[in-house]
Amino acid sequence: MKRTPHLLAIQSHVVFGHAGNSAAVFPMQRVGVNVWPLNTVQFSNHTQYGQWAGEVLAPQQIPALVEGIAAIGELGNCDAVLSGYLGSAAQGRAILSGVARIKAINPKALYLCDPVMGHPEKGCIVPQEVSDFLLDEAAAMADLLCPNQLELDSFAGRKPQSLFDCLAMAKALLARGPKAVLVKHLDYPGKLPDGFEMLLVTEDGSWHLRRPLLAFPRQPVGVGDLTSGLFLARVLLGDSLVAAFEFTAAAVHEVLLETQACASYELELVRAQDRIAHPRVRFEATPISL
Ligand SMILES: Nc1ncnc2c1ncn2[C@@H]1O[C@H](COP(=O)(O)OP(=O)(O)O)[C@@H](O)[C@H]1O
Ligand SMILES: Cc1ncc(COP(=O)(O)O)c(C=O)c1O
Ligand SMILES: [Mg+2]
Repeated sequence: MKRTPHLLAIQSHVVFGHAGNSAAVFPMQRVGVNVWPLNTVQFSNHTQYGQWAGEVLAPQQIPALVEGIAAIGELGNCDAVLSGYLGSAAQGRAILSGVARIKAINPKALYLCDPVMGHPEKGCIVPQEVSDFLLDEAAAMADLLCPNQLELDSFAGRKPQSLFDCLAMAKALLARGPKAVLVKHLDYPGKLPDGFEMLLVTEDGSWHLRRPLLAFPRQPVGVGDLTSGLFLARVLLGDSLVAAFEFTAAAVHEVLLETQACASYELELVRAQDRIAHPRVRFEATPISL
């Protein structure tokens, strides 16, 4: 029997609604991965409500929890680490030492970094030191990096002028260390208004994918976290990077269709669960080069 992969997921938890681990853990489990959730913050709700209650986890708790897993002899079973929303830069550094600790026991373990950054255009609230940490330190250790367009712009220090420019910006990130970069959301001058586009750049080639853009009165939150989580889960289950990319686009689209049908602001993950596991739609990734 094929072994079920294990994934340590280090990101936010919200009591109400879906963002961070609260958007990603259930879908990753639903597609067949054992998830070890380690919550960087516990907030009442995501920050785009403009107000929330709750606390940031003390950074020293991260190595303590990782050592706790080592002490029961299970750390070597960790196949991947995912990091997302961080409450402080110190937490980020604690995660990187956890990644190093896990890779020392299991050199095949993967690290996926979703560089969740604050941005005035987006409304997601993240301390500035966290954005700096992601730009300067985290990307270098990541095997897989999953920025959205605003985060890609921050890495490049500029906005793109075209699709090929986005490709060049994503390819430049490979030189910092990652084996693959998934741009979860493209925005560039001349982009067709009715499409939602993504990019996958690997050492072996690059692929572009387009799916329909759905209209929402308020953009749902947690879509990026769902995207990164499902992508990593499918890679761990044995998909190629391109197959995982196509699966993720389809499964996330299914969630958005259900969310739109329910006129819900929060993602309808429970209602969409069967279609997360078995999407009915399919979007093809097409090769693209400079
Ligand atoms: N097909 C779609 N139609 C409309 N909006 C979408 C679609 N897919 C994603 N979105 C929205 O686009 C925004 C960008 O998402 P993305 O860049 O993937 O990650 P993040 O959630 O990190 O910003 C999100 O607000 C998401 O809700
Ligand atoms: C607590 C928390 N976690 C994660 C996120 C990231 O969500 P997204 O997937 O939209 O980047 C947000 C965004 O506001 C948030 O408030
Ligand atoms: Mg995000």
